[in-house]
Amino acid sequence: MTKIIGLTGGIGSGKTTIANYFESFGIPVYIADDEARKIMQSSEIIVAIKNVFGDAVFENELLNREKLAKIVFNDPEKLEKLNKIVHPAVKKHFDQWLIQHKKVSYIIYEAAILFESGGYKNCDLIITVTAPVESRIQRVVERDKTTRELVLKRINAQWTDEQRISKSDFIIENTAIETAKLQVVKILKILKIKQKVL
Ligand SMILES: CC(C)(COP(=O)(O)OP(=O)(O)OC[C@H]1O[C@@H](n2cnc3c(N)ncnc32)[C@H](O)[C@@H]1O)[C@@H](O)C(=O)NCCC(=O)NCCS
Ligand SMILES: Nc1ncnc2c1ncn2[C@@H]1O[C@H](COP(=O)(O)OP(=O)(O)OP(=O)(O)O)[C@@H](O)[C@H]1O
Repeated sequence: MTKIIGLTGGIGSGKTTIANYFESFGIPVYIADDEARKIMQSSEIIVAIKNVFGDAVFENELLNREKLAKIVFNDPEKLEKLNKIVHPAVKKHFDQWLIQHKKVSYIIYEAAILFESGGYKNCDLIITVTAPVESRIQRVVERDKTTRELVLKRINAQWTDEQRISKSDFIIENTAIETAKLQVVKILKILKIKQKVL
């Protein structure tokens, strides 16, 4: 059976960067944020979002993610409602994706809110990526051209590093990327994952 490695960490910790590094060793990676974004373009999800949030979060029939983010990251109940629309659809899509990868020993499921969403229950082991909160804020402000305040709202909607660490099998501290990459190699060795020759 394919083993599922959950890869999590707060916003801006560097999960996707680390996931991409795992992928370079031949491990298939499912990036939940990216897949959710695609799934949210389906008519079924659009109708469900319209029913809850109204036309105000759409522009020319296209979802305005910035507007929706402003609403849900200021209101935990509304975020919960959005999660209830999106998460089951992502789970369904991931289950299909997993069937297509049933011949490999390990896959990586990368998600910021792995614990909060309950997704961790499907994982065989969990890796948490950490970085100091200030670095995370700086990284996201730069990457998304956003503000410190908006990043903090998302941080406040997520578990803390302490909570994630307490439920994880491995921790990757991503302060300097080269050191973080060494930790990936170490985990691959411990799990006896055959590395693809690069
Ligand atoms: C509110 C939305 C439209 C904002 O879109 P936007 O393009 O700005 O952000 P994106 O989806 O790329 O997420 C960026 C980061 O925000 C944080 N974040 C996203 N969703 C959530 C959430 N439900 N709870 C806490 N943090 C979240 C994560 O750190 C994530 O990596 C979007 O995040 C969303 O629909 N979220 C709810 C569904 C969800 O949980 N998706 C993520 C994986 S399943
Ligand atoms: N060790 C590092 N030092 C400096 N910058 C980094 C480091 N690791 C990642 N970054 C950069 O920080 C930003 C955030 O990284 P990444 O997108 O991998 O984080 P993430 O945890 O997946 O974020 P999100 O939760 O928003 O999806 C990116 O621009 C990335 O290039």
